[in-house]
Amino acid sequence: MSALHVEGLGYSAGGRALVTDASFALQPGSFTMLIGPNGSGKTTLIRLALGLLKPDTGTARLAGEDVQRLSMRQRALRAAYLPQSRPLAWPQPVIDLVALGRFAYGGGPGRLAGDDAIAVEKAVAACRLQPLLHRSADTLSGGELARVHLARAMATEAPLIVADEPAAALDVRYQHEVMQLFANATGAGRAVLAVVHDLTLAARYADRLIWMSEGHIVADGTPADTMTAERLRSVFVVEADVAVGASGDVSVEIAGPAA
Ligand SMILES: Nc1ncnc2c1ncn2[C@@H]1O[C@H](COP(=O)(O)OP(=O)(O)OP(=O)(O)O)[C@@H](O)[C@H]1O
Repeated sequence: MSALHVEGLGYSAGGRALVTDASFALQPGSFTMLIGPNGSGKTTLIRLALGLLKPDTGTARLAGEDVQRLSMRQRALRAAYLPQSRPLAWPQPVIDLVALGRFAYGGGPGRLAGDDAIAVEKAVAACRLQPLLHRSADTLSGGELARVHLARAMATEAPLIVADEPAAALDVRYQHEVMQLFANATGAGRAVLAVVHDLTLAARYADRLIWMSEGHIVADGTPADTMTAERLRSVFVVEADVAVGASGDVSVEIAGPAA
């Protein structure tokens, strides 16, 4: 069964269509990246897919269930969401923020035992948060805080992780670590959908790219099949050199804006 299946999603606001007729399905074990220019509708599509916005048309199903019919807890058991804007920086210890990932199971800050404790411990180790565990979250750097939110999402152990620009605040080492973390999660059978702006990371780590432009899905396939100089020109208005190696690995170098 698909971890997420959206069909014909459409949504308008402010007198214009932000997402039009979007359909795709995510299978367990797949690492999919949603890419497209600023304002092309990626966050809106994700929010529709997770039931955080009500679509004008179409349906979204999480593990087979219509997302609009699920309670918050039922949704949290099926999908972990790492939003783009993460203003949460209360004067709260890091460990408590990560523990929030367990609320759907009845766990949480000060209530970590059994499976909840194990899941939090694993997420803390994977995101290298041990030295920060007892720091107050409002004293962290942007990148440190981003890793805390990532650990909260990982601690849910939900079969689907949806992350909106998870690497945006991270230095180059942690960008790769986060991508590797997601790749490991998919290796363990979870599905990951991540919005990513860095096309080098996208080409390197994604199994599949869903390309958005002006609210439409304009391409959907492997990096080797979809990452072409022509598509980069039409979607991002840049000139690029793209090379596909014998094993299907893709390297992309952006030369600059297209004329
Ligand atoms: N409630 C709303 N009313 C009017 N316009 C909206 C509303 N929500 C989003 N938009 C607009 O819809 C477009 C798509 O927004 P969205 O956040 O989905 O884009 P995005 O692809 O995620 O962009 P970015 O890469 O910049 O994060 C933008 O032009 C945004 O200003």
